Amino acid sequence: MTNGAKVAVLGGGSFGTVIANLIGTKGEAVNLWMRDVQRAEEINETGENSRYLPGRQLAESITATADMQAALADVDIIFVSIPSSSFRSVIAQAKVYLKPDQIVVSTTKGIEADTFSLMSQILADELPENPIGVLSGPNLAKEIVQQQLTATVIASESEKVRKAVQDILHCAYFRIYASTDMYGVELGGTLKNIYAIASGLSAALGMGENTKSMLMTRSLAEMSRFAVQLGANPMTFLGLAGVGDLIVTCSSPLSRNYRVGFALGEGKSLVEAVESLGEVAEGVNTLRYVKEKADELGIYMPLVRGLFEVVFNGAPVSQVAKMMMLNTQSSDVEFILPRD
Ligand SMILES: NC(=O)C1=CN([C@@H]2O[C@H](COP(=O)(O)OP(=O)(O)OC[C@H]3O[C@@H](n4cnc5c(N)ncnc54)[C@H](OP(=O)(O)O)[C@@H]3O)[C@@H](O)[C@H]2O)C=CC1
Ligand SMILES: O=C(CO)COP(=O)(O)O
Repeated sequence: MTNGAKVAVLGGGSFGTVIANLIGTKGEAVNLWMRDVQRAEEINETGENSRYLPGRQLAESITATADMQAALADVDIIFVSIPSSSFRSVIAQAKVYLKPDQIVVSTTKGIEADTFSLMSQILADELPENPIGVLSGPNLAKEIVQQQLTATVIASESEKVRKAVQDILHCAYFRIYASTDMYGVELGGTLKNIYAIASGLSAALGMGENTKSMLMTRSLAEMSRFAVQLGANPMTFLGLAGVGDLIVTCSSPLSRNYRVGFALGEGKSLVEAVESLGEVAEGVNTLRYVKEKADELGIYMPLVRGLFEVVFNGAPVSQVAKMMMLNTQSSDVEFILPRD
């Protein structure tokens, strides 16, 4: 099931380590690159990444390294699990050693500041000759490492990329579905982080199941509206990378974005909420960039606007929620009944 492809993963945080471990558990050799030399040594010597996956013994076939050249030598597929704020700079480091036939796949769910680029656009800019793809779906790292049954999506225009990624990751607890809508799949994974913050906030405030359901469904409507304006296919949002990832991230305290929202709901400041995580919560910056883009393009996004006021301007949730509830009533599914 693996066609003998050799793999490197860039990024030794939660997700990079888990993807490397999944491949390693299949008995395949995998290079795991990270910037922290001591952590690479720790993984090679003890089999543990004590910062991101404490107490978890990793597969023996993982070779951790802080040497980018060594990590990329003779590999066929490279997964990139680096937060969006550092993604381009890490790709710039890798570029020097990459050959044009090496497949590069982003697992990152965020947007670049200033350019509003998604990671596939950064890959296309920086590595115009390499085949590229994105991996996204309801994929909490801490569940995958426990081998909870999980599915994801590989999106790429290249059939070769889709097939290679399906083969290398497929196992009894991980299924990989294919898509050609790279931009839509990536936008789904990126936008849902915003709404996970809102869900965590509503959970901390004791809101009921009706409220959670309304929030998730209207989030999906808002995400799809935004994505269509940006040229993505709204049908993608019916799949794992859309509604699938929205459900898991809006429901689970294992989601860092949900936890940021929950902490805000408990009265912590944004700085306290983010610092106490010790891991990346992409939704905070994504909220900022998407609000700016929606304002620029005139896209109606009441949840984004309301959450922005709560998170960045300290508006009381009760006041924002009341304003939204008393707002002009509108269409349920606007692909059936367009909004006025
Ligand atoms: N965790 C999850 O469940 C999932 C995460 N994702 C996505 O994957 C991406 C990465 O997330 P995740 O692994 O969880 O994040 P973490 O916060 O757990 O880890 C981030 C990793 O990136 C490294 N890093 C940050 N900046 C740089 C840099 N400039 N150069 C080199 N390495 C750097 C960190 O290194 P250091 O430790 O040295 O700071 C760390 O190893 C995010 O976009 C996230 O949305 C996608 C699916 C699931
Ligand atoms: O993307 C994820 C699950 O699919 C992980 O979400 P968080 O980044 O909020 O932890």
